[in-house]
Amino acid sequence: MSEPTLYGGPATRRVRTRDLIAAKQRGERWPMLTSYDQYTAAIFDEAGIPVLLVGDSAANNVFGYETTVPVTVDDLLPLVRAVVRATKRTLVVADLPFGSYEEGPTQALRTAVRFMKEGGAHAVKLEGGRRVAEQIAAITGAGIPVMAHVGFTPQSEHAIGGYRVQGRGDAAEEVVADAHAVAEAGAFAVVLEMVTSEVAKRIAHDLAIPTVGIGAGPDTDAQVLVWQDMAGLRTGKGPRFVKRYADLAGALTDATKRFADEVRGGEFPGPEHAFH
Ligand SMILES: Nc1nc(=O)c2c([nH]1)NC[C@@H]1CN(c3ccc(C(=O)N[C@@H](CCC(=O)O)C(=O)O)cc3)CN21
Ligand SMILES: CC(C)C(=O)C(=O)O
Ligand SMILES: [Mg+2]
Repeated sequence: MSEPTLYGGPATRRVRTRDLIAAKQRGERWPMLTSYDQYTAAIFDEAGIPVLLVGDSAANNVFGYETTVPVTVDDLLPLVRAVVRATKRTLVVADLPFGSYEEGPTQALRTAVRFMKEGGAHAVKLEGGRRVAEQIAAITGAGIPVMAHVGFTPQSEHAIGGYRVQGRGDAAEEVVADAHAVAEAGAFAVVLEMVTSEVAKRIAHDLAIPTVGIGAGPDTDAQVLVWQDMAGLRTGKGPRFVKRYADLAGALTDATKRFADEVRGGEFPGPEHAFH
């Protein structure tokens, strides 16, 4: 019997990190989404998304902050638990929020252990390249898979100076060095955020581990989007790398207006919604 593909296999077990490495060797691309709650997690699991990220982008997309900086481990842990409980097949990655790993390998490992023990996560993710290589080595050394994240790293947006494409011109070598460093430190995959397609293609070719692009062009092994961007729940102009596959904001606005109108007009509840 041949190995099931990430998409087509029976839902008998969770996707594991080594399945993702094997997918890269087969040239099989895969989709990844964020999820922060049980209903979306169950839908994405059933729809065949092999990897879900409980992103620190919950700061923006759940809690309503302007940046990802304020969100805490205690904010994110219950969301991780919800996504894990609601899924059967998906590998669930927990994002380490700003301030929970920068102090060094000891702090990083302590935070990663919390997401594994208290959150039930299957892997963790953190931002940075060469500067967090020691943290990645400490976490993977303890048996916890790590997804890295280089290029534009939103937790550092104040240092980077806004939302800016990384790796143009001379800066290409910096992003490439970061990607190599996280792979050498033991990461099982690396997110490339807002880097040029040329740099992303080169890194995807260089590294044995899967690359997950967001605003990194068509040549990465996987693609990730924030689910509210993908499904059009977020209103307003988003980043250019987003493609909207639905208009959930429109659908929810229509449903809400009809509900409100029917309450005001006395049409809801009808006899079938009442008890006698
Ligand atoms: N809903 C949502 N989607 C995301 O992709 C996302 C979050 N939230 N929160 C955390 C970070 C922040 N990210 C962002 C946020 C904004 C831009 C943005 O506005 N980009 C512009 C400017 C690019 C430029 O000037 O170079 C763009 O047009 O893409 C990009 C990434 C990615 N992440
Ligand atoms: C966009 C992805 C990669 C992320 O880090 C997040 O959603 O927090
Ligand atoms: Mg994140």
